[in-house]
Amino acid sequence: SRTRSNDEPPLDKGLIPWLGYALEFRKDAAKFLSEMKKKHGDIFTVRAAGHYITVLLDPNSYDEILNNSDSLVYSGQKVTEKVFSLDLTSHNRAEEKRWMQQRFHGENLDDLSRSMYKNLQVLLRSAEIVQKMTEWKQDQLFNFCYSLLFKAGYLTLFDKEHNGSSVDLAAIYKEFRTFDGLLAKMARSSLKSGEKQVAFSVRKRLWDLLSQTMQNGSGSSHSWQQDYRQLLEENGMDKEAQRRAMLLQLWVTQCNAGPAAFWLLGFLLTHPEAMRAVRREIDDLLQQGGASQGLPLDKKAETPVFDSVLSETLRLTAAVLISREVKQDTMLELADGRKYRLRRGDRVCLFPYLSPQMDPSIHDEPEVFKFDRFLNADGTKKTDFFQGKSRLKYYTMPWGAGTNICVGRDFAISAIKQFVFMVLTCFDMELSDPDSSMPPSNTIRCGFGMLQPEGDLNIRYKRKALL
Ligand code: HEM
Ligand SMILES: CCCCC[C@H](O)/C=C/[C@@H]1[C@@H](C/C=C\CCCC(=O)O)[C@@H]2C[C@H]1OO2
Repeated sequence: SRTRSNDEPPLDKGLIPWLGYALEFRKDAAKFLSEMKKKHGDIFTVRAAGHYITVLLDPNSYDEILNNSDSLVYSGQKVTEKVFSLDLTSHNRAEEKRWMQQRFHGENLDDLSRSMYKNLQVLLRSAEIVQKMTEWKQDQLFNFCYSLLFKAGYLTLFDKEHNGSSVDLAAIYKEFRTFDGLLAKMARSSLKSGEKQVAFSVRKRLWDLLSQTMQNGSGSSHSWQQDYRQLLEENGMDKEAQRRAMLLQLWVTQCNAGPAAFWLLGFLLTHPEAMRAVRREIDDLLQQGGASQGLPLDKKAETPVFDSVLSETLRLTAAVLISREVKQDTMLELADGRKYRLRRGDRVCLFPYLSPQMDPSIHDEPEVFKFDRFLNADGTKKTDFFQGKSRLKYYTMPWGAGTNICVGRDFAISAIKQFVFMVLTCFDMELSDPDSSMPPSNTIRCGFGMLQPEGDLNIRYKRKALL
């Protein structure tokens, strides 16, 4: 029965009562929102499964949402409950955020990056990967990247051994991938009955595996996971909730870096000019001795070409829906002066993937991978991007923004850089079929961080140097 008031954004309830556009939203958020943008412009309200969601797609106005934390409140609670069966309503998020920020910065960050580097080295050296030096090994790139970064990330944050970890890494990775594969459907309550059973049993097995990890390690140096658990304990969280929170953190810290490394290496393998430019940069650094401790550990080593390739990869494949609950009626003033009222009880969302990231008025040929898009003509980092005459603060937003910006971004950048550096310096890697192109992305995943491919890229590789 809801109707639009004069001062509200265009309202589109869809044809089906209550359900509205839920199915279209779930199936492919990017396609649906881009159609709505064509129909209504850069702000509109849609109905989906009984909820009213206002979507704002003008990056010049994003700060209006991001900086209004009094009336527009972040809450992942509904998703957290559905996916992780975890109630965090009484949890002290502010304290947790401070803890996270501290644990992913300064010396702590350096320690974590060093540990990640060692773990990646150990995993890449392992017999399973290296095999005989002279023989090509066939693989699929997504699995290659995700499994290595997951295992190294797990060891770095959840265990602390570089060698002889106490858990079966392959088993935990397999369970994690099954869980991760069903997560978007779990969050949107669209699991089929067979999938439901799989999702709940794999979640239970992961909780059990993480409980074992929680019991391990009473030694003097603590892992990130042990310190995090102590923080939860001090906040009065019971043991059952602790292990559920641990799975949430396992997913948040591991679900993005592997897929990001896949897209990056995939773009390099399918764009020879980009691959040559990155290799040239690495070779130059190696010749100058600038990568003696492993490229990213040497803070002086500047890598503008790699950085541009990473930014371009994330522009094309990072698709998070930034969402806030409207706690009280709020007047929103957009950058061009238009004013709209947001209704209490609705949600308001930003979708940076559509704008700025894929917006043709900001990025020329936005669907094309251009490795030097984030480079100036003199080879320095490009930061000036325009929409019309106005220079943009947000020209790409893979890490989110505002109070919820990814706290692990420096660690993620360092891990992806280390991984790509190691792969390119230690292996010859090529497409099994030189004519293959990048697979499309799985549209159901859209809104949940890094996109994942529908299909994979077949590759072959062999070792070219001692690791
Ligand atoms: C390419 C890799 C990554 C991308 C694109 C990414 C992206 C994001 C985004 C967009 C958010 C905010 C979501 C929102 O607004 O609700 C976020 C949150 C977060 N990220 Fe990342 N992330 C990446 C890797 C990592 C890694 C490697 C870690 C840690 C090891 C990490 C730790 C976190 C944490 C703890 C949060 C939650 C912050 C909070 O709840 O306030 N991320 N990430
Ligand atoms: C499952 C929700 C827990 C949110 C934890 C954290 O704040 C966010 C981490 C992001 C996560 C983004 C994906 C989905 C958020 C849905 C929010 C909503 O209310 O609809 C994923 C890992 C981190 O980047 O990508």
